[in-house]
Amino acid sequence: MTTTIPVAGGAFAPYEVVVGRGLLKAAGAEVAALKPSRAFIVSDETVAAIHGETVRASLAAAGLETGLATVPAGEASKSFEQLEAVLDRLLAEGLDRKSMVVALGGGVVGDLAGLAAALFMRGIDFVQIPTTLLAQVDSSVGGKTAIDTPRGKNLIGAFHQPRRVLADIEALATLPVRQVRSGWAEVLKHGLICDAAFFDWLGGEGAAGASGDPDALERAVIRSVEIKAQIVGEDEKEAGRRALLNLGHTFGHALEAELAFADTLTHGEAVALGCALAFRYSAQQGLCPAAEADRAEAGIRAAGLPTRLSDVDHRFAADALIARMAGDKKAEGGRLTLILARGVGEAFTDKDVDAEAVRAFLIGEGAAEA
Ligand SMILES: NC(=O)c1ccc[n+]([C@@H]2O[C@H](COP(=O)([O-])OP(=O)(O)OC[C@H]3O[C@@H](n4cnc5c(N)ncnc54)[C@H](O)[C@@H]3O)[C@@H](O)[C@H]2O)c1
Ligand SMILES: O=C(O)C(=O)C[C@@H](O)[C@H](O)[C@H](O)COP(=O)(O)O
Ligand SMILES: [Zn+2]
Repeated sequence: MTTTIPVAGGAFAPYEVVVGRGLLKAAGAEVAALKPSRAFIVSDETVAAIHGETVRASLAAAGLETGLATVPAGEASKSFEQLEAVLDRLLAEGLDRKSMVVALGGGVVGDLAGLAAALFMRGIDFVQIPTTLLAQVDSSVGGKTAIDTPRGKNLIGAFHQPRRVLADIEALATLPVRQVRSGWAEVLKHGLICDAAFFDWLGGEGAAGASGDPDALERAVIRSVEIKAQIVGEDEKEAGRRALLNLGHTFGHALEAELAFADTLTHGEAVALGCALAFRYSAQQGLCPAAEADRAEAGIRAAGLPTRLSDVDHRFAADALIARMAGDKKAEGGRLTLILARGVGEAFTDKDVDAEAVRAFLIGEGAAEA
């Protein structure tokens, strides 16, 4: 059985996210229905070794001419170098404007292949086949594509919506537990933003999902995609409400950049810690009851995710983190923007954050002064 969630905005061509089992094997029929001239898979070396042949064979069985390009697994592949390599491969393969890029992998592959599709011949179609929990609940939906630079996370990119998303719960069976938890952080984030009952379910009956239980994972994926689809449908380019999906990310991206995107912290772990920081900062500023910050932290910690700077094997400097946060895409006219909360399920955007107050808060959290 599959669940189909529409992503309908008006600002872009609507598409559907299909969640279910056996979808890697069905990829050929799904992609062929979109009538591309051919389909070219972009994946990473790890995912290609595990799932590449299933998808390639399915595309070929559906009569599609196909091929496969891989990049090394990991965040470092969201780079100009790998973007150039993928684009060069698409050119060398002779893809045309009716060709379809098939992004098979986690958020790294989806962001990179999606950006390559946005740029190739000024934009060709792509399909997302997310194979990590994080990619199924978040990165495959909504059309944000990007690479990193040493100056910061996702600073070069484009909005380019996929034509279809195929989230196969069975693909998650091979995912290392650290990566399941990492995706769980973005699931928890959705509850923290706007669905307190979902957040409580994730820490109660649904908690088995954080250790890989497929039924709990499927429910978590479906609810997450429903939340994300509704928000991006209203606000594709983050003019307003979409910024809420960035809860935990202004802190989290600063932590990732300070660690030079090393796997000391995965993106999901950085978001988990960033969400805990955003809730504690909200409480410190009197915007949110301390008990709600404790509730958020307890839910995150129960899933085995970090909530304190001291959980990371690195001493962060407050000044460096503030400088990173000032370079965040949400900052306007030199003022920091943060997604804060009045309680679990009640996130809001503050566009006029006092950087000195955040600096003092970070020092209180254990960051070095400079
Ligand atoms: N575009 C968006 O809206 C959006 C949203 C959230 C995150 N992101 C981005 O997503 C990236 C993180 O994505 P991620 O957490 O999926 O990381 P990832 O893509 O690096 O995947 C994590 C690891 O899991 C491996 N893997 C993937 N699928 C597997 C499977 N089924 N079995 C075994 N191993 C598998 C990968 O090879 C990799 O080593 C970050 O760059 C983040 O910025 C983007
Ligand atoms: O889809 C969104 O919007 C998000 O903010 C989802 C985030 O989880 C994701 O990490 C996104 O890539 C961050 O976007 P950015 O604009 O801060 O780079
Ligand atoms: Zn994220």
